[in-house]
Amino acid sequence: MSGSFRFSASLSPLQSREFPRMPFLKPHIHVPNHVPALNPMTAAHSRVVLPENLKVKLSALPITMASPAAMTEVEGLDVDMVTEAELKENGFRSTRRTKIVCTIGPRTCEFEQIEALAVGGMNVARVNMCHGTREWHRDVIRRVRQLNEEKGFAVAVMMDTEGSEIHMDDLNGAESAKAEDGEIWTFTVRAFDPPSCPERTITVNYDGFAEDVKVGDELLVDGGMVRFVVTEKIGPDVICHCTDRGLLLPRANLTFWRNGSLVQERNAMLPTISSKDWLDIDFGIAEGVDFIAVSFVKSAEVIKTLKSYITAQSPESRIAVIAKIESIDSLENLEEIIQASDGAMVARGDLGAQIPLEQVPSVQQKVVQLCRQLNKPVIVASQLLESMIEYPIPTRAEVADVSEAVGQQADGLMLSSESAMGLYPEKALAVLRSVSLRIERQRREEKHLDTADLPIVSSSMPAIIFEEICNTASRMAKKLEADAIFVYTKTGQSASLLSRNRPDCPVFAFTPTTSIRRCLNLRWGLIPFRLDFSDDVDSNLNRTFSLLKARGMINSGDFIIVVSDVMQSIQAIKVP
Ligand SMILES: Nc1ncnc2c1ncn2[C@@H]1O[C@H](COP(=O)(O)OP(=O)(O)OP(=O)(O)O)[C@@H](O)[C@H]1O
Ligand SMILES: CC(=O)C(=O)O
Ligand SMILES: [K+]
Ligand SMILES: [Mg+2]
Repeated sequence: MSGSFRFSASLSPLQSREFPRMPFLKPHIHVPNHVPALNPMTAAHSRVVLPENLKVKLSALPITMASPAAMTEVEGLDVDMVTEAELKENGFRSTRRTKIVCTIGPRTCEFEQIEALAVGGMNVARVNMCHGTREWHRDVIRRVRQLNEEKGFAVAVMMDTEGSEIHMDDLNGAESAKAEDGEIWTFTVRAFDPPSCPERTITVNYDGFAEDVKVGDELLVDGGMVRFVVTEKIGPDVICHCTDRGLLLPRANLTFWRNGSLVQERNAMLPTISSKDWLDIDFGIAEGVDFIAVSFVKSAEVIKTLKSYITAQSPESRIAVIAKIESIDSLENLEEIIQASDGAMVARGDLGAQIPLEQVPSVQQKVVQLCRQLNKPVIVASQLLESMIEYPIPTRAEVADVSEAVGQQADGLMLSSESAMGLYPEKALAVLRSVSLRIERQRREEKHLDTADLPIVSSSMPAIIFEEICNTASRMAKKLEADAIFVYTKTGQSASLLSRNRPDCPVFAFTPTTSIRRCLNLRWGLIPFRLDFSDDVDSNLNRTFSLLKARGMINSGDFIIVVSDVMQSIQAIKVP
């Protein structure tokens, strides 16, 4: 192919009274005769031969409708060294698509330890307000921020609320306690000064506990990791007999069962967000966390309340609210809850304490699918690599479980105890990374037919049109075997719509806002960069190409599909 050519499709606004500015849904593309395989709408699945100076532009908006150019000086590109190294070494196609959330705990709270996790591929650091003091959490959050500032990482911070379910005390600072079969333990609502707590006595946080529980009830710690049966009640003390031995961990969740059913009674009346949680939320807002994960969500109302509270407290903040699916009540209102939230977490730990274990996998699958439909990021959490709390290699079953979540194309996988207090946090992270890469590659090699029928999620007509542009861009990238999609996004919305399509190639998301960059870091397949850009798509592209080329992250000849939410356009272009 010799010489250069360029063509673009210019569109005229549709003559519609309802949507006077609505552009053509189906842009007319003029394809020169001498480039037979170029038409992106008809290209076959085989690798197409692209001309040297390829540049195709499909624009949904007539050029005149674009907002006036607001040139901003490019200060440079915020990218971390891990992404940079990965892109240089492996090229675009093999970057990891599944994101990783690590719970930060005593084993990983120092700056060097957090840095080691970031280097190992942590995308989101989670702090769990069930444990530790606010000062402890503040230090962790600030270390993550410092790391981002110093090393260019985009590690987001997720604050997880305690919620007001029933749980045990913190074992006076002990890491754990062992309960053996046949032992007698006392669960009590009495308060003790730390040294005076008798042996085999556990304080329970919920005052109504001793009243609600009955002799003969089964008491499950952590969803059945340890089991007791209630043999006697003496005032505030509930005397129990251990029937299934195991390890008691600080603040472990407690549920009680009567005749094979979960007893909810007054427990169900506890608020989802307790007064302590509200203080933690104020703390999270003040510290500028990126996500607040709400424990034991039962209905969409609480999510709506929290979102309006955040907006009122901090109108500028973009804190995303994640609904943790772990309570039996949430299952009845799943769609409504996810719709109201900015994302969801399948919190399998507590979920498995509220529904029979054999139902947990199907709930996981359902939540993952629903989130994809509704365009919300979803995290699969708890016990992914539980044995790695103590051992340096996972079980085969754990690897299979992780593979399943990756195969379901969840946005993120989460480490809990494995990274918070386990012996091998970095090794556990490495396992998530390598299993993700392997399964993702396998899916691509098998050319998995993604049959997901994605309903429209946008509500206004212009937004719907742009959603279709993103869907088309993903499809084009797949059919034309593009090396990457570039998206220039001010709000992050178009990047999320592209991610939702789970395209074959990675999506480079350029956004001028650091907090949006961090939020996008939870989304499947997105590589977020912070970049100031203008409304001039061509000049953005040229600058991005030269910045990325200078750092060896892309090469001449790479084939890129470009989407911009400013111009609402698609371009197909070869890096010059
Ligand atoms: N900030 C912390 N300080 C001390 N220990 C922590 C901290 N965060 C986590 N841990 C330890 O790691 C374990 C696992 O953490 P994880 O966040 O999964 O908590 P969890 O108690 O299982 O509750 P949740 O249901 O909210 O996940 C905890 O049981 C606790 O022992
Ligand atoms: C993560 C969490 O809260 C759970 O699995 O219960
Ligand atoms: K929690
Ligand atoms: Mg939980």
